[in-house]
Amino acid sequence: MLIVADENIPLLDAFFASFGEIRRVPGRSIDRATVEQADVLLVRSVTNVNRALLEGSKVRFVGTCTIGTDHLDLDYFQQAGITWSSAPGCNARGVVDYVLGSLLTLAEIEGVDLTRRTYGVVGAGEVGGRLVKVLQGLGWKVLVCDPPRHAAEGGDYVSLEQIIEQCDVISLHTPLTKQGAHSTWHLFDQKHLNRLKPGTWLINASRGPVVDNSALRQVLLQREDLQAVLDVWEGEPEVDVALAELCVLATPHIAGYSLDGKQRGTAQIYQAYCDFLGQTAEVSLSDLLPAPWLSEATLSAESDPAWALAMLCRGVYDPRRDDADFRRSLVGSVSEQRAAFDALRKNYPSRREIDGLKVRIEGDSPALRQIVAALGASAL
Ligand SMILES: NC(=O)C1=CN([C@@H]2O[C@H](COP(=O)(O)OP(=O)(O)OC[C@H]3O[C@@H](n4cnc5c(N)ncnc54)[C@H](O)[C@@H]3O)[C@@H](O)[C@H]2O)C=CC1
Ligand SMILES: O=C(O)C(=O)[C@H](O)COP(=O)(O)O
Repeated sequence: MLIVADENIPLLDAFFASFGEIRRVPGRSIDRATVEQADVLLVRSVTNVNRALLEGSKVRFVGTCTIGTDHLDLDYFQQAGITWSSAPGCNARGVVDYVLGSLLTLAEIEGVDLTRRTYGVVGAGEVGGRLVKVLQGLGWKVLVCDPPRHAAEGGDYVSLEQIIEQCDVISLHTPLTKQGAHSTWHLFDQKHLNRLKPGTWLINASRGPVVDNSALRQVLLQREDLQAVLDVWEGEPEVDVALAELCVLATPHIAGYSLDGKQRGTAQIYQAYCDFLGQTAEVSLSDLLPAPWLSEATLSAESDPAWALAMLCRGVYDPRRDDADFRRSLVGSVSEQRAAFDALRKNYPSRREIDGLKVRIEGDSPALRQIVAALGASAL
């Protein structure tokens, strides 16, 4: 049996070697010839998997070790009888940690008290839902916009207009969809961007085209009050360099790149493949994930809560390093920049998740206990 797999999927041997031969290929080079003889195709977000790629091949199972599915033609899979799986929620925590790190950076630059801002989360699924929980746990005011969930479940959701009118910080966590009543392609277009409240911070770690990048560049040039954080880009790996230069933080689609999240993605696809085969899963991620570099921290009850929040988050992950690495790569020809975008992602340093931290508070501090609980860290 032949498994063709994106070379950037971690733990391929540990999870898949027992099923057959694994052929590793750069994700952007996977083409018809590569997959023709494959039984199983394992991809990441950079490979478009559709009729043009698969028709005539032997592939019967497609797994994407990612949350997003906008690179898969699911209608074609259904027509062709191809079983598929994504890895829902696998790296959601990494994205939450990225947003927290971005907020800390923005607060430092602007001299703003994060507890006094109103947060708008657009898309309250695996990522947005976790983010809402953390922000609310910190006691911060959060408005949530998720029209599909509102239509299906009712509940305490607001409209996009309310988010734009009332929020100081807007974080986008929708899938990229181009059709239907709730399409997200250019959800933030020129019109919406122009209407952002003075001083709004806009964070996009969903998919590039959820924000009209060219409109955002123009709006940022006209409105110095706005601040943008972009992890995802229209047309990536090619990036609008002028837009990146206008962002407070600019990163090469790494928001979800925690080691835990990446390895969890492979583990979820392994489980889905075992289900497809009707086999019991025998390999367990908990036996494979290494211990985190920073696993325990001790805080004095006298610590200032804002300082403690920043230290706990930044001790595990600080997006400023990713921003600096990315900015250094935005030189040379377009093809060099595209290659650098992919190289930064391929060689991404090991990073863990904040909720893996164990925190001891020496003495009693309800404010610190609240922060530790909100971050999802365990109390020692
Ligand atoms: N930058 C990165 O590294 C990563 C980016 N992502 C992106 O984040 C997206 C969100 O991920 P999840 O939360 O796991 O997806 P999810 O599918 O669990 O949740 C998405 C939510 O967005 C809502 N939604 C759909 N259309 C909407 C609209 N027009 N307005 C407001 N809400 C809308 C859905 O109802 C759903 O609740 C993924 O689709 C993926 O594209 C995911 C992981 C890592
Ligand atoms: O899981 C998702 O969805 C993401 O956006 C991943 O972070 C994408 O990572 P790659 O598949 O592009 O390595």
